[in-house]
Amino acid sequence: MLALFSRILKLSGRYKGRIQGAFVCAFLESILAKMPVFLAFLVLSGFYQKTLTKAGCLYIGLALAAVVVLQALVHYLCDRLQSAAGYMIFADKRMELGGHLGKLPMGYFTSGNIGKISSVLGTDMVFIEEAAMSTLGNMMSYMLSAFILLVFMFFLDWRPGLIAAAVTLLASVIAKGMNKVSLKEAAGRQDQSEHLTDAVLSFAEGIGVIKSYNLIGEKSEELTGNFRRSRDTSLAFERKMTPWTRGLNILYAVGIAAIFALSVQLQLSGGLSLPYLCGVLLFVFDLFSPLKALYGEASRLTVMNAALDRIEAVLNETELPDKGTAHIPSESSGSPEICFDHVTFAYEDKEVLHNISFSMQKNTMTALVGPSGGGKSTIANLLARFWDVKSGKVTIRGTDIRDVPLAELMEQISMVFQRVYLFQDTIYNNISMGKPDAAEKEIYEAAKKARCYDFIMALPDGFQTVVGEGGATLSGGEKQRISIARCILKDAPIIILDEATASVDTDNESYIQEAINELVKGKTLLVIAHRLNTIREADQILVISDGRISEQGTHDELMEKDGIYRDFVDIRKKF
Ligand SMILES: Nc1ncnc2c1ncn2[C@@H]1O[C@H](COP(=O)(O)OP(=O)(O)OP(=O)(O)O)[C@@H](O)[C@H]1O
Repeated sequence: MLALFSRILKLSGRYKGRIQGAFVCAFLESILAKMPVFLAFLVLSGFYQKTLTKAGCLYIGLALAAVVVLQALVHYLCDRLQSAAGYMIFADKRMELGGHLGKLPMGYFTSGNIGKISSVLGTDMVFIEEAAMSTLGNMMSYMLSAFILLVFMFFLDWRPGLIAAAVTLLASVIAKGMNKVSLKEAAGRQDQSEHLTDAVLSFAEGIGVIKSYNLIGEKSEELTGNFRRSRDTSLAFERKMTPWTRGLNILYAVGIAAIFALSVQLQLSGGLSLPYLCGVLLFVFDLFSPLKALYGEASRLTVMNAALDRIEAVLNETELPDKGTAHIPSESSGSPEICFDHVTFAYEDKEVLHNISFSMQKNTMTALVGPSGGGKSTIANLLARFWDVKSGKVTIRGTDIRDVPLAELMEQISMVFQRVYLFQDTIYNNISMGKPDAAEKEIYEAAKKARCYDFIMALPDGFQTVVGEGGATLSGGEKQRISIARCILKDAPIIILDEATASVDTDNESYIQEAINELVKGKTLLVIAHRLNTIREADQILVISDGRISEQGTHDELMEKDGIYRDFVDIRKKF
């Protein structure tokens, strides 16, 4: 448990002082909570020895009043310090996690970690934020109360004190065993909870496909299966814990009975005076309640430990190194605008790009074409440093992109993906993300260039229309044009474009094409190309197949060869 305290303190960062303050309050509160019984013992003892005076009674009464007031005050302070600290720590932690996620390689998000991130943000952090601080405060107070009561029992008489100590020791041994079981079970429960989150997310994300293939029944069954497994693991957890909690309760009952019997026996044989017997009886029923409460919360500790493990695991994921201090020069001074220099890349162990070398001159267009799975998207992603190359290097104007701060690299590049993502925010804010300090006029201008101004103005709230859940429903082509307006506003010198393969309606396609033409004017363009018109216009075409550049040249040059490119064009001509 002490290890958990120190983990929480480590996590609490600049709020460490608050947490320590809360623990000191918990300590004071546990002492104050026992004071009334101690004062009662003083009264009894004075009464029995006939030493109790009126003034003494008055002082004890005043002390009792002071103790009650002080206890309420300390309790209030403890609560304030704890709960506020929980919320403050996790507000910071969420921001830290957000920043951290932004620096992880894309591979982290595509390897089944979405469920983990959701459960860290939605379950673990909320649990620790809301429960951990008060639980830890309570446990601290229970621990100290147990210790104070034990010391007081020894002060009254060492023999019942010894029984109390033996019970406390035995209880801690049982609690250790209980903890082990709970830890083992907690891991299984968490795995199941991650599976459940994954299943719910994948069901919600894939609902379109599920419906269109009439898989609702089958997929709902899978989801229900996950719900059932979650219920069963929780019930199994409770079942496995019950024998341990029963064992502890029996031990406390036997301990109380033994102390009771021994003290009465001692009093009858003259070994214990009456006020001390009363003292023992006053304390004995309360003696093990802090321990009971302490170990009652033990299962929460294991959940908390497991939650902290997961939060730390996500926070400890290796970020893409971002220590570079070099700057990309605004002019190339002889180097190509972009250069892939003997680049090799592997997703984990699977090498998918082998020794790729090519360069792109400023304001030219390079088209990547080739069979599916050849490596086109991977090349585009390496330029944006979504991953780092395994060997070789990618340079922009002669500077290795790994030597440049990520934020600066991102200023150089705009990406237009097939899958558009708009934030749940106004259209205005979605566009202005491209340049947060842009004037209103610039945003309207970008929207006009991206051929979306007219349809935005036709919406009831115009640019203030909220996109997404509960907001306006836009067509795929409209969303695409808004995302292009965002890129136009950003005005980065390099554009990576993943050309749409899915057919949008002809009207939309021509608008999108016009918007793209505006976007790429005077830019260096790397395009994953599917449309013959685009490919023909390219200054150079790279045919990527099996992770290699199998052909390279202009359309006319490549058509003269009897290779993959010519087949590729012939097939497209047929459609
Ligand atoms: N995140 C990933 N993790 C592991 N392997 C991946 C990942 N993304 C792509 N791959 C693999 O890398 C290889 C190249 O894929 P890539 O997406 O770059 O090809 P592509 O030419 O863009 O294909 P397409 O035209 O179908 O989009 C493929 O074998 C693919 O299975």
